[in-house]
Amino acid sequence: MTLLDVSDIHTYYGESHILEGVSLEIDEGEVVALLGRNGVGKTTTMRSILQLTPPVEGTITFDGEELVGKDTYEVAEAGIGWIPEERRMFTRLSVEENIRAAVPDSQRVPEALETAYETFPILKERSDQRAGDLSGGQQQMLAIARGLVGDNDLLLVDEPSEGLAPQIVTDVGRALMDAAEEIPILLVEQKLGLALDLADRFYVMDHGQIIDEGETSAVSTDDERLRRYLSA
Ligand SMILES: Nc1ncnc2c1ncn2[C@@H]1O[C@H](COP(=O)(O)OP(=O)(O)OP(=O)(O)O)[C@@H](O)[C@H]1O
Repeated sequence: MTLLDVSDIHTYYGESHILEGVSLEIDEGEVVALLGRNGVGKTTTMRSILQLTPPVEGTITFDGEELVGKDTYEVAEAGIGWIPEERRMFTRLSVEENIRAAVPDSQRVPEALETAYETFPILKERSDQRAGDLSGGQQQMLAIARGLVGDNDLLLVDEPSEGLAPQIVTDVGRALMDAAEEIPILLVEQKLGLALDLADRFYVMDHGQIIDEGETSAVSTDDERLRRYLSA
């Protein structure tokens, strides 16, 4: 069943027409990768879904409910979690306080902590540390954990491997793989290998439009067409 249905959206920054009729779908249980070079509109697509930069044309339904015209907090309440590139969190609060703050229903905090620590044992070891003192990879895990326990039905994950060392990218990839068992994900990821490993399907964007799509099982990292789309 279609969970998220983005249909022919047009989004502007001021006078700049950034998204020129983007359509994509995410089904229940799916991980979908949004691929494309820098600046083609991937983050803007996420911001459009979240109503941070609302589209001026087109529709976005989530679980059958129209999102265009809602406030961003209403999109969050509807069950869409966002893990932005800059891994937003409370840097002065501890790891545990950050997880607690992501749980809307305080009665569910113990369960949420258990889920988070089971998925990311390193966070349990660091539970009393300030989030701002964690390494980049640990911060990314905390950001994913917060998305997981946040009573969400879909996660938008923007460039999770950005700025991380190769070994840490592997850990974060594994963490996302675990998360994907629980929740559908729309993933923006520049590392093609990681994106193809994680996702069931992909869309390719260029100049604010979707120019290709397919099943990840049908392509590999040396696919000529994909490489051409993604090379600078
Ligand atoms: N706040 C803004 N104001 C004006 N233009 C913007 C703004 N944010 C992004 N843009 C422009 O919109 C276009 C799409 O940017 P977007 O961030 O969506 O691309 P992207 O595919 O996510 O690339 P990246 O990986 O670099 O983030 C780019 O040309 C960018 O310069």
